[in-house]
Amino acid sequence: MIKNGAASLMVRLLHLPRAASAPTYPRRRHHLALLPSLRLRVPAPAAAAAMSSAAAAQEVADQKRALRSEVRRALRALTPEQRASEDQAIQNAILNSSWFKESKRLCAYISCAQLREVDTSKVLSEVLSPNSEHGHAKDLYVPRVEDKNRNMRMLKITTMDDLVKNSMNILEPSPLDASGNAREEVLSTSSPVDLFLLPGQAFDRTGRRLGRGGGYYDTFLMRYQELAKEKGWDQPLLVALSYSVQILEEGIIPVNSTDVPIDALVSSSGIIPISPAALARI
Ligand SMILES: Nc1nc2c(c(=O)[nH]1)N(C=O)[C@@H](CNc1ccc(C(=O)N[C@@H](CCC(=O)O)C(=O)O)cc1)CN2
Ligand SMILES: Nc1ncnc2c1ncn2[C@@H]1O[C@H](COP(=O)(O)OP(=O)(O)OP(=O)(O)O)[C@@H](O)[C@H]1O
Repeated sequence: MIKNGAASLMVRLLHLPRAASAPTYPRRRHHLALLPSLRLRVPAPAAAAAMSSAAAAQEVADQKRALRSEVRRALRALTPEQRASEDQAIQNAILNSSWFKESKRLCAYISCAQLREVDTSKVLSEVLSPNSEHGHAKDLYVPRVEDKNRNMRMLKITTMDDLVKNSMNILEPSPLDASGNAREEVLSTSSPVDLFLLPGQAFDRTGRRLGRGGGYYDTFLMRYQELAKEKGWDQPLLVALSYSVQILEEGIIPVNSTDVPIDALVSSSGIIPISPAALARI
């Protein structure tokens, strides 16, 4: 449990696993009225209505920032052993799942231990290993930040040697491959992606995801979802990887209209399907 001072956010964690409960996956985009009004100092509906939309957006941004610091503290308190044990359980759950085994094209993040992200190295080395059960049967695309205006591309890599450290100390693909050719970009290819493995700072069982505050993933996912709709492709499964301390009670995570909900969560206690699409595939 995250311990709070009297003035800090009351974040209580869920105890996992829970019996399969009816999903409350939002069919429409989240909006401010869904926010809890007490714990997070969110204005009551009447006050919210009186607020300018800019002030309301600022309120949500401030709450998100406070929640990120809270979760960052909880993650820093985990011992290396606790993290290693959860990393292993999470990656094994993914590697053993039918939705992962069946996936042909996926976008995944390159985990950064310094940022206390759930490790993806085992899953990715399986995807990239030519001798493995999954090897090269899948195309892998990973993020590259292009600027500070929420522009991120997902570029194809075939080996971990395709990656270089960026200014934020995160590994990302160089724009050109070893032969000097531009890497394939997932939004420009002619086939759909079936799976996203997503990072994040906090999650809940209704599909809310709090990122690092750059808006890179929400923007990318919105663009990808629009492309898939235009092309008539099935939407990809959006699966987030989470340490137990990152799974928060419903209603704690503030959301706005640009937050893209996830379909499922993988924690050390197993896979939590959330959306109807996830319930059908998981
Ligand atoms: N592994 C990984 N790759 C990713 C992301 C990610 O979250 N994880 N991104 C997802 O967007 C993009 C990069 N965005 C990032 C945004 C912030 C920070 C970062 O270091 N944030 C610090 C706080 C910085 C501050 O507040 O001044 C932190 O979270 O501790 C890193 C990457 C693309 N690649
Ligand atoms: N699709 C979008 N279009 C316009 N603005 C967006 C979009 N997605 C996010 N933003 C803006 O980006 C900023 C950061 O958003 P937010 O705090 O939700 O990011 P996050 O979910 O923490 O990060 P990420 O999505 O990269 O994981 C906010 O000002 C938000 O309004």
